[in-house]
Amino acid sequence: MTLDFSRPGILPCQAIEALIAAGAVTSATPFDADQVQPASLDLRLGARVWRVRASFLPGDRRVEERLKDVAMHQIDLEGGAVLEKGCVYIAELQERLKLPPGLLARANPKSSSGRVDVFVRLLTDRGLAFDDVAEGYDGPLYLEIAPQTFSVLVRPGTRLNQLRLKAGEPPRLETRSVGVELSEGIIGFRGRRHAGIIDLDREDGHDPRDFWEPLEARSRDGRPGELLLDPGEFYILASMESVEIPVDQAAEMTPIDPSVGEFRVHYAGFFDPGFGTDEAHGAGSRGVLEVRTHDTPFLLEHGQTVARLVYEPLTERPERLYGEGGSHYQRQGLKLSKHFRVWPEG
Ligand SMILES: O=c1ccn([C@H]2C[C@H](O)[C@@H](COP(=O)(O)OP(=O)(O)OP(=O)(O)O)O2)c(=O)[nH]1
Repeated sequence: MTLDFSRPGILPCQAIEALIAAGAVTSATPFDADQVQPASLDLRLGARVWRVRASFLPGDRRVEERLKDVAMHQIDLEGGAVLEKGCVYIAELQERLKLPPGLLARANPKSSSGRVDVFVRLLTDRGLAFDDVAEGYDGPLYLEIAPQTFSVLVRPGTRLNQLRLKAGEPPRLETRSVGVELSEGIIGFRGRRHAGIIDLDREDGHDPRDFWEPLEARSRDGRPGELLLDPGEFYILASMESVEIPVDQAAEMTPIDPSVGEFRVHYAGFFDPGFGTDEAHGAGSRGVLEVRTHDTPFLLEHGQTVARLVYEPLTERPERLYGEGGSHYQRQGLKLSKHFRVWPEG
């Protein structure tokens, strides 16, 4: 395969695989079979993590140089280690980049990290912005990790974020508003304070009732539903509309502009090509929203716009669509992260 980056767009899985074969993306250990997703690459924690006093951007220095100013102590992840809620960590990642000219990248948390309120951002040497990888970047990758609601157990190889490789700056094809579903039954979950530890490599293994409080629909004066967001609490909600991403596009869910409300959908979420489409057996999928309000209580109404989906083109159709491999969220409704068993009926 020739690597041609003249057409702006997000690279599909076959192009990411070609980049790996060409040595533009390397790793300290062999890549996992399912690491390349339809239009993104999952990144894996290395063995070393530092507990830091404060988050930072490297500016004109390397991350390792900057770390010396803020590191409190180093943790070895071999055998597993708990990252405590309320603390900030910097981890080294196993993958390393040597991007050819014309290619840049952008990272975002995996949906599963967002759903358990683990705040993560990518750092690069001499990086001026979180999650952005400059064109032609040649160097290591690091991850800032700040668990907000739950403490989490991680190991070398745990995947918390993913990288989209981009030829140039893809145009924005469309922007769609996302409304919130608050109308009937269980409309959401609120994270319990002082819950136990979530093992981020254990799927379907945690009882959701130990970590989440279900929220029932509340209507007032015949109006369809509302929810009072408490400052500092973390909520999982669902979109009112079903979401569909064409097979040759991807989308990013961006937080709402603060003029519409002092709350935000917590993390910019990445939506894979084919998510919610008939072709990938996903028709009717909702978007799952991670929501918190900052300083003031905020009353949300059913259908209120809480986020926007920005659609971008791929350079070509991916050979695999979301849902064709072992995906967790195709056809989802209101869905907690893959670490939890299904919410019990009744
Ligand atoms: O805020 C978000 C972000 C993503 N998604 C959906 C769309 C996306 O295509 C799917 C999977 O996202 P991601 O690949 O980040 O999830 P994962 O944690 O890697 O799970 P999987 O193992 O299914 O890939 O979840 C949401 O509903 N909300």
